[in-house]
Amino acid sequence: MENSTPPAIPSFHSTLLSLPSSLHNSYSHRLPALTYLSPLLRPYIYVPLLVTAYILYYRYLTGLSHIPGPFSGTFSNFWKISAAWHEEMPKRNIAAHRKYGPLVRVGANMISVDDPAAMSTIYGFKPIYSKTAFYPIVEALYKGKLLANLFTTRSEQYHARLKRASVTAYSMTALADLEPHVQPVIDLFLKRIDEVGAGGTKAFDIGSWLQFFTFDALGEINFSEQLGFLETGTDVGKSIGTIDGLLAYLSVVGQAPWMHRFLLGNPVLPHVLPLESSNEVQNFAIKMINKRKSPSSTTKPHRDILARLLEVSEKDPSKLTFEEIIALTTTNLIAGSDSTAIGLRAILYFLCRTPRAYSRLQAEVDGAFNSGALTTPVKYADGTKLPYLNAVVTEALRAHAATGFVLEREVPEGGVTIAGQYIPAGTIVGVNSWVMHANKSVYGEDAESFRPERWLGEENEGEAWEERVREMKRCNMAFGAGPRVCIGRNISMMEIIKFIPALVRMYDFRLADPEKEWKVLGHWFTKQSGMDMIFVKRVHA
Ligand code: HEM
Repeated sequence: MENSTPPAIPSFHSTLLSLPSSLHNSYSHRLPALTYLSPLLRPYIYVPLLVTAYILYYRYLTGLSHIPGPFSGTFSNFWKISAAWHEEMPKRNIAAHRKYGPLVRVGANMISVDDPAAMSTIYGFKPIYSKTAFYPIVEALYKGKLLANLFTTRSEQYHARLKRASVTAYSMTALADLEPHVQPVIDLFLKRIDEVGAGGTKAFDIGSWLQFFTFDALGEINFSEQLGFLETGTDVGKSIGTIDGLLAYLSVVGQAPWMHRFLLGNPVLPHVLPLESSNEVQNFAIKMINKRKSPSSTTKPHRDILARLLEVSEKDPSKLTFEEIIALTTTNLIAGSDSTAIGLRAILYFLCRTPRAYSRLQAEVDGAFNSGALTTPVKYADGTKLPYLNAVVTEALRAHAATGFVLEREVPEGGVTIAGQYIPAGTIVGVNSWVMHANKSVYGEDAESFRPERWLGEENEGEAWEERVREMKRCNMAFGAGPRVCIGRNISMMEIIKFIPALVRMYDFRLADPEKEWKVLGHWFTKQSGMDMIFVKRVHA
């Protein structure tokens, strides 16, 4: 009877030991050595050996062994992946610095920095520390090619060219043109929250409505159109859902960017999945641009961001291409909607939980309206003159920064010394805004509390205070720092400084459950949820 047992699959070491006889003969003098080594070639022996060698190599031989950190962070990216996966990056990053000091090795090749003196080194202009492989993960496909943009590009030359071509669209002059068009969106928001809150009798989730506001405002700012978020009270075209998904992916996969090639960055994937057509935010931007360029378009745009970008492109198409305009406007929607909504949520939440600050702001705003320093609609220029309002906004954006990760940069040739320790070229370094904003040497013992007064110098400290505020401003990373600082910061400050006094003047607001804390997503964007609030219209004499 024939033996029905399938032939055994030869193992790696048995293959080696059963080499053809010619080879066997010619290498026969080496065989005793191979036979001697054969136990080492068994997987249960060589796999642990390889793992141990890997750990020892990354832990001790990459020039970073002198930097302390959580055990898994000293040889792998596991610590970072776990912190992102559990949505706790800001919290764990602050705790790691409290435990290990100003430099923490959070990944095999990454150092998190908590040193005010290093700010101008890492985010300085000479030399520029370039962005890392984290950023291009959110580049979208257009006609089968990845579109780099201001936020994602790692090339300083390309960044400089793109910024030169687009910077006027975000300038203070542009802001003056945009301001009147943000006002109708603020008015609509103020009307809608009265309706949704049934005239102050019903609590509702203000967090979503604040993002509906920022999306509609960006619609006006970019495309001279409100997008219907406030009107319908819904996530139009699933834009918010698309951004949430994209940022969750970036947050986890970005901790070990090589994984991207095996996931959404796999070059085969666009051929089997509709990756490009399912990017709702980019689809929307393309629709708006095509509409503007169509000769039959009947819309009368104001001088919005798109108009300014098209002006540059029409004068000299080599300065700005059609694809680059798609990339810039899509990035504005992604980078500007969540971040501004996070800032507005922080302001309202902290005011509700700090009644002293809320009363003081309300008194300042009422006083300004009564004296004529503020009028309806609130002008941005007038709002910037109210000291307490500006302190509240700056403090809320500091106490709850919109980005929760280290803003990663790569150490250039020659390496660098930070906090007295040498860090070799090619290492990823950077500061997490949450970590810097919790730094007690800069912001004081109560760094983790919301206290607008820290910006006002009311403690009669004289010059010492001026020096301290200069340092607090220098270390304020709410909008990032250096050559890659947020290009939209003036736009969002204009929105916020017009929005908050109008809201404070028109409504008394409170958290539905004052004891309940909000929930913070510890990802790239630190989006908050669980903010049910009640808005009651105020009566003014
Ligand atoms: C309160 C609102 C905002 C906050 C807190 C914020 C925060 C930030 C931060 C921290 C960065 C630096 C990221 C890094 O270094 O890795 C950044 C960059 C950027 N932001 Fe904002 N942002 C806000 C609003 C906006 C708005 C309204 C827009 C567009 C209209 C915008 C567009 C951008 C762009 C394009 C970049 C990349 C800039 C570059 O690399 O040159 N942001 N933002």
